[in-house]
Amino acid sequence: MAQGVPLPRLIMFDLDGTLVDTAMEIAHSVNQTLAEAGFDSLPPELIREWIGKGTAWLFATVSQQVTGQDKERASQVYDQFYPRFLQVYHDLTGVHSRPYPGAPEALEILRAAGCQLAVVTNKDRDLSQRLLDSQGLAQAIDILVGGGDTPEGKPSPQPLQKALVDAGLSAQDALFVGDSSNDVQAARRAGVTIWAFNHGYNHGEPIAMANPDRVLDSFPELLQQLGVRPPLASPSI
Ligand SMILES: O=C(O)COP(=O)(O)O
Ligand SMILES: [Mg+2]
Repeated sequence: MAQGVPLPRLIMFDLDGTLVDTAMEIAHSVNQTLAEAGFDSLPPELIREWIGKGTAWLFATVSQQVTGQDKERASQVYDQFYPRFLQVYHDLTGVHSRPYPGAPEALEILRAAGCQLAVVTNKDRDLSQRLLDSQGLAQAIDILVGGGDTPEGKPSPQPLQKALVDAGLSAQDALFVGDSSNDVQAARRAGVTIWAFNHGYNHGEPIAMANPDRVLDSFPELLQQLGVRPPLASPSI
């Protein structure tokens, strides 16, 4: 997709690490749950690396970490405290997060330019909706595919395929914008072009290592690459 070509009819965005910086509130949710369970806190920068594969995977990884990779004990911790983690995470969703700079404006501009917009995330659907509402992003999004909406999450292509079906479009009409190797794999399998931000998490590795079609620095750069210019402010008289 070269700069200046017609806009994709559908732009799908990943959520955590792409539209919204949620690392702080996810770390708070994990550490509050661990404190209640009598474990020491984990470093936020470690928890950040576990974002992007869904809530269950995140807490399973936390359980393994705090039990020193003792499988049996980890599965006990998971079974005992996962429901409480979901509650804490729900209550903290939207509290310590913020959209990446320029994200709300870019969504409005792309919508005004005629694109359908989707969010395709592994985060549970109700948490995703709650996050989008809390960040003032929900009204810009036409389609939400969250964790649990398809039998498999990313890196399976299923969530992207569902968004395409919901939009009534095919892979060639769409662009996916994400932040992780999970997003790159899902897009490749769905036959969708994938651009990726380097402001996200990607499991602790530079996103360029996952070979997206383009690496983006910012939302203004996304608009520029799509050949969409922000409307000029009206001159003051
Ligand atoms: O891991 C999650 O819960 C969500 O991650 P994603 O929005 O990057 O898919
Ligand atoms: Mg992500």
